[in-house]
Amino acid sequence: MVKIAPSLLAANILELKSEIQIIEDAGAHWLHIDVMDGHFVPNITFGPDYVKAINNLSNLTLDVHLMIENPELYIPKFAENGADIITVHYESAIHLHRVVQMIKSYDIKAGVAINPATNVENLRYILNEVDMILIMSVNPGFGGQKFIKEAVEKIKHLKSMLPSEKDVEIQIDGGVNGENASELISAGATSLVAGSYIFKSIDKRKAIESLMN
Ligand SMILES: O=C(CO)[C@H](O)[C@H](O)COP(=O)(O)O
Ligand SMILES: [Co+2]
Repeated sequence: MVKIAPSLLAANILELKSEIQIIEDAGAHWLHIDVMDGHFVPNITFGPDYVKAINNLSNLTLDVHLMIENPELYIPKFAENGADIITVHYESAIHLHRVVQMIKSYDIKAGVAINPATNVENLRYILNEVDMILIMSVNPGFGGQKFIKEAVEKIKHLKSMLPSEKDVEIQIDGGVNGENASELISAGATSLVAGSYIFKSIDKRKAIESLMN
């Protein structure tokens, strides 16, 4: 079953509690939290305290997408504050293997994300260690951007590389909507992140359902 992960980046920050309640009632599986530091990406968003507050509010899986430099400095705090999955960028972790081991040492799931121009082949020697690969289908930093269609080929390529004996989630993030969801799932995506498509919809429940179907 595909996991729908609404990105809180697009939620109304002043109505966060009711926004989360609505998507939880609508059957969303994970909450995607985009952490940006103003260095790795040209935007600044949430920190560990935000994750702690959301953790007190919801029982959904907290899927934390770190778009930050030196992720090893902040992983402990995000893990202690309730992250269930921490994803770091291939492009920001110099010692990626060590960083993945660090995430797993907190007994939570570890993901690795790649930017649109990064080749999935670069992930070959980390696949045995990770629980999830996140394929970015926009340049990281902002919600509401247009889907980059080459991501579909990248999902297929990644799927062909996955070890058969290990379950690795393939997550797609950026510009996901009711029109491209089925193609993404057919290609092999097992988790869809969607921000604007869900939170800017008049009927958020319907938007979530259209992603699942
Ligand atoms: O990681 C992200 C941006 O860097 C967001 O998760 C992503 O952009 C989701 O927003 P939208 O669905 O509006 O594209
Ligand atoms: Co994201």
